[in-house]
Amino acid sequence: MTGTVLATAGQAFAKLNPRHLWRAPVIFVVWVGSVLTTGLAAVEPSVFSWSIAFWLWATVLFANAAEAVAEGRGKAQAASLRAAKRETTARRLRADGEEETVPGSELTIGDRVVVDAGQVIPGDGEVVEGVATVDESAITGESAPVIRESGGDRSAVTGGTTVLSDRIVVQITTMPGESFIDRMIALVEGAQRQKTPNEIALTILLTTLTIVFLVTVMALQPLAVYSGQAQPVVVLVALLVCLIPTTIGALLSAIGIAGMDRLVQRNVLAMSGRAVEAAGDVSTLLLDKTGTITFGNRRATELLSVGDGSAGDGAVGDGTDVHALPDAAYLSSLADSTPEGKSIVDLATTEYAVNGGRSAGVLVRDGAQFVEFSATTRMSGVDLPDGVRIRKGAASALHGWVEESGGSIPSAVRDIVDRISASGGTPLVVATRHGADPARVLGVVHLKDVVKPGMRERFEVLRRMGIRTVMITGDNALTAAAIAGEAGVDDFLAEATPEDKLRLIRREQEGGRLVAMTGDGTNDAPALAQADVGVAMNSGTSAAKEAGNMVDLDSDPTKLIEVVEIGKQLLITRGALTTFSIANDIAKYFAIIPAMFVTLFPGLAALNIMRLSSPQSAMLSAVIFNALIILALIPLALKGVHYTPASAAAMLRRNLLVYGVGGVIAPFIGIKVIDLAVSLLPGLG
Ligand SMILES: Nc1ncnc2c1ncn2[C@@H]1O[C@H](COP(=O)(O)OP(=O)(O)OP(=O)(O)O)[C@@H](O)[C@H]1O
Ligand SMILES: [K+]
Ligand SMILES: [Mg+2]
Repeated sequence: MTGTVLATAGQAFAKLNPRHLWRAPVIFVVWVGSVLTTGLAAVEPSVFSWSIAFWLWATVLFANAAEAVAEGRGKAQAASLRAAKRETTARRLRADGEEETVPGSELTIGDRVVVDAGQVIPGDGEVVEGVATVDESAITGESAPVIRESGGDRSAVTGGTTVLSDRIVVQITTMPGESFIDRMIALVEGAQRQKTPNEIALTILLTTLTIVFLVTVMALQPLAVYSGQAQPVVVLVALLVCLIPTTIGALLSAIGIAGMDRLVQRNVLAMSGRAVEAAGDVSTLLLDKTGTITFGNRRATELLSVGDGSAGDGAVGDGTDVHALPDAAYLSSLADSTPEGKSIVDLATTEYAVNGGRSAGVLVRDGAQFVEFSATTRMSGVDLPDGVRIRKGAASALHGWVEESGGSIPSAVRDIVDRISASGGTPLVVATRHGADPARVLGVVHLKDVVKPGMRERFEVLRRMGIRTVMITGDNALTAAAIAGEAGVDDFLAEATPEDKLRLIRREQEGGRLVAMTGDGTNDAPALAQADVGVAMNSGTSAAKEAGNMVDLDSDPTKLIEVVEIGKQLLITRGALTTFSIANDIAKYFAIIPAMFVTLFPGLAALNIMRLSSPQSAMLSAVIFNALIILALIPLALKGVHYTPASAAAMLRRNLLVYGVGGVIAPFIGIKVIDLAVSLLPGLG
């Protein structure tokens, strides 16, 4: 405890460097005042001027301490990340295929390195060969191993994580010093913290106020001289410091750092403070259906056959009858790596007695060609060597495929599709086509997914915050409507392609509204980049992580709700403390000015409601109060003001009341109490 206090104090002194202080203009003015009053006190010493000098330095130090405490919390995190970044040696592959051992810090983009079980991955990259389980706890704090493999959406690996099993070849994708861990360290340490647009706007406002008060205070002097009572410079400096918005000026940077830190505590890394702020202003939240609102392990539960009898419902023992639904569904899913595809293979072999002995590899060797699922085509399948093509996919996509071949969709299929959709399930229509014959629908796979518990409540919270939730899904409109109704979202977009998502975001943004979006696939990258707040899942592709401006290490899509709350709390905290600070200064104006000039203008006595001991005691008490209030508000700046979900307008009203009125009253009480103590000092009574 004393250790941290000493460390904080040390940093507070280190931050007295004017080049650092320049970033906070209000505090910089106080620093100039401190230097000036110290010089004047040395030339013409008095208890009063030394006391003022002392408390002005205290004001600057308290401001520095606020920032140091805020940064201190990130430093602990940075230390554990540094441990993960320990110097590694890499087994680099030379052009001739031979291995050479080099320090990890020498790797550059394009290098290929071999990593075996038990070894630390020396840099960020993509797996280009092999499959391995990887322990990413060094960066995520999560001990469960994850699978990383070449090709597909799970190929990105992070330097500093450990391979647990097998051997992979990784192609390095970042320059030394620019890796994910490097960026994380810089982020949590605040080293790279840039002022956000809102902070810049507020700093300009505070600087303007400071200049206004500077001119006001300077204008007082000729007036005082004219009246035959020139004020000492120490008094003018003290008056200036009391009037300028020092409280918010001192706490502004700490509030920003603490906001980023609160995100880090929840395992979310914001690549910019701007994104955190934007999160607080978000008016539309776009959420994927599958995996975000539902559990995402959409599983096949039933195969429903239709047709002319050759496609019978049930066992197809010989396993070669591609004109029967279970077998066709099975064959078209053999190479389908999506959870849906895998669950179809499971269901067909366990419940429908399909011969599960065939492998994708053997089929390919015999000339079969698999068609991978894509969100754009919304179907997948296989072209067998004997000219039979099998496709499965969304009803609308399959309708297109069947009709193009001259086939037609039996009404029984439409009925089944509608029935499954209305229950919130996802129907996958399965069809085959022999050579140039018209395609024929064999039946429908029923995929079931479950809405996560508590969704309705979470969306209710968002609604109270004034945020509209829109579910986007590649599924058909009926399924989408059923799930949207169950989950309680405000709106939905069905049969959405990646381009549709992008268009929806642009449309939402048109009126200047801010949009948040969460995603993990390469498909989501354009939408993530376009959104004002794009949260990429850590498990996602590096394209998605590059495109977004936040990464969720837990890969939990509903984390966005917390991100928005943290952003809102940041904005409200800043607003509340700004209100408090300015209200405070105005109150001080009325507390000090009458005391200062009462001998000059006896009429002011009527305003001197505080009955302070003497003009000097009044000045000093105000300066002390001004310094102590910074110290008192550091905890609030770090923790954030109490936050309850409510509309922005309601929140603003409440805060103006609490912090505005509080800000007006506090100095009257505080300065009076301090004045009682200060008046005991020699010469100030
Ligand atoms: N493996 C698959 N093979 C064939 N078709 C599929 C497969 N997986 C999904 N589909 C079909 O493609 C549609 C779009 O899937 P996609 O994954 O793009 O969206 P989604 O998962 O329904 O929604 P979300 O945007 O929430 O992920 C699905 O509704 C389904 O009809
Ligand atoms: K002030
Ligand atoms: Mg999906």
